[in-house]
This record gives sequence, structure tokens and C-alpha cells, in this order.
Amino acid sequence: MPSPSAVDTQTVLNVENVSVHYGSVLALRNVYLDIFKNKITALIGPSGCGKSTLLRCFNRMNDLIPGTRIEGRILYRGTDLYDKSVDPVEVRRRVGMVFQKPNPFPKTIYDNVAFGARLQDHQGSLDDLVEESLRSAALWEEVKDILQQSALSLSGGQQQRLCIARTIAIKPEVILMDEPCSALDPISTLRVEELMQQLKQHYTIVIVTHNMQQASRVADMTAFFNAEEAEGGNRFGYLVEYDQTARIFEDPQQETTKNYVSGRFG
Ligand SMILES: Nc1ncnc2c1ncn2[C@@H]1O[C@H](COP(=O)(O)OP(=O)(O)OP(=O)(O)O)[C@@H](O)[C@H]1O
Repeated sequence: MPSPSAVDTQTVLNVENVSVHYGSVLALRNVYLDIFKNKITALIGPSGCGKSTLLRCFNRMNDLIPGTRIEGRILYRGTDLYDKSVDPVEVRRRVGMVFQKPNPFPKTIYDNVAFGARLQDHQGSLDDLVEESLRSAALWEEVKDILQQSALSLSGGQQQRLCIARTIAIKPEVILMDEPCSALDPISTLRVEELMQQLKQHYTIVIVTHNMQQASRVADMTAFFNAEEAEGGNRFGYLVEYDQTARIFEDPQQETTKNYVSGRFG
């Protein structure tokens, strides 16, 4: 596969020939991919092509699914994420995750943001950390007078920005987002997309999205995956093409990518 056109930045994650099995079923095959610092990388492709599977490999969330087996290597700043000496809890501190459905804890707005920092025995002012994280997540102005209210009283879009604030408060380097806008209305979606553009100054973001317009609006880099039927009828995913987003949408090198981005399948 051709390597992406030149990107002038550091690599944070290297995916080297990664395949993932769930039990005996192959889900994702032979992926090579580099994730670049302070860029937004979108993983796109039809249902079942392994986007979420790969995303979960980046912070070892697949460890929590019994029977998952990963072959190949994923390097985080040169260290093999799956090396025996690596603590998955530490990985998840550096590589945070925001899920499809906003999932605040049934606690106050303040406690949601402070939760991870308290667990980590945060030194310094929690009030400052909560304010700074809510500001970074573009939510402070809306919630500064109701910090002691339940997070569940917020709208879906606000809850998702709160989950982003909760992730930021742990001070990760990478933020993974698994379809973060699919449960949101169009206005909340735009707010989260604007927020992502601000966040990439400080964080590296990888987003799984079904929405091609969203990928073309927010992502610097786009990886297109497809699924193919293996012997026995199971489908497995593989990477078709990875490049700067403008190239994937305007001048893809592979016929399958062209067909997908022009809406001919998926
Ligand atoms: N926990 C699991 N146990 C068994 N198989 C799984 C599990 N999670 C995913 N799979 C299988 O792995 C393959 C890839 O799924 P994955 O969810 O990563 O794809 P996806 O591209 O993110 O799909 P979607 O866009 O529908 O969310 C699919 O065949 C799926 O059925």
C-alpha cells in the first residue's frame, strides 16, 4: 500500500502489521498505520470493517473483551503497548477515550470532571483543574453556576462535552473518540467538531465516524477500511488506503475508496 503523502509531524502511534481475532474469528487483518501528533485522524469504512476494534487497541480496551487476540505491534512513542511490562491502566491514562453515547457518571458535574484526578491523588487545586478542563471542553460558561447539579440534568450535547472534559482532566496525550456525535443533534455535533479543532492544538485525536462529511470537515488524515468475506463466511476488515483527508476525498488512489467516498456502497 502506498504510504501517505508527506506529513510534517511526529508519530505518536505506529501500527505494525496488526491483526485482531475475537476467539477464533478474524476481525481485522494486517494493518499498518501511523498516527501523527496534533492531528485528527479519522477511521472510516462500512459497518464491521474493524474501525472500533482498531481504536480500542490504542488504549488496550480490547483487553477487557475475553478471547481477544492481537498479533503485530502497536508502538506508543516507540514502546510496545502490549509489552508485559506495560500497565494498561497507565496506557488508558495517556490515551483517553470518549464513547458513542455520552456516559457521565450519576454524580455532580464537578465530581464527573474531578473523578479521575481524585483517583490519581491530584496535587494542586481541584477547582482549578475542573474549571480548566470545562473551559477546554467549551462547557464552562454553560455550567459554571450549576457545578453541583447532577450531570444527568445536562442535554446530550452538553453531556458529551462533559465526558470530553472528564477525559481532558486526566491530561492524556491522545484522545480516542468512537462515533462521538452519533447520538447528538446537528447543532451539538457542530459544537463538538469545533471543539475537536481547538483540542488538536494540545492533543492527538483519533475518531471513528460513519459520517463521511464529518471526516472531511474535521480530519487531517483519513484511513479508509473495507470488509471482505473470509472462508467460512465471516467478514474481516482491512485498511484500503490512508492519506491526507483531502486526497482521500478528492483524489483517492484506490478504486474501492473512490466508490466508497462517492457513496456507491457502505
Ligand atoms: N466483542 C466482540 N466479540 C466478537 N466479535 C466482535 C466483537 N466486537 C466486534 N466484533 C466483530 O469484529 C468485526 C469488526 O467490528 P467493529 O465493531 O470493530 O467494526 P466497525 O467498523 O467499528 O463497525 P461499526 O461501524 O458497525 O461499528 C465485526 O465482524 C464484529 O462483528
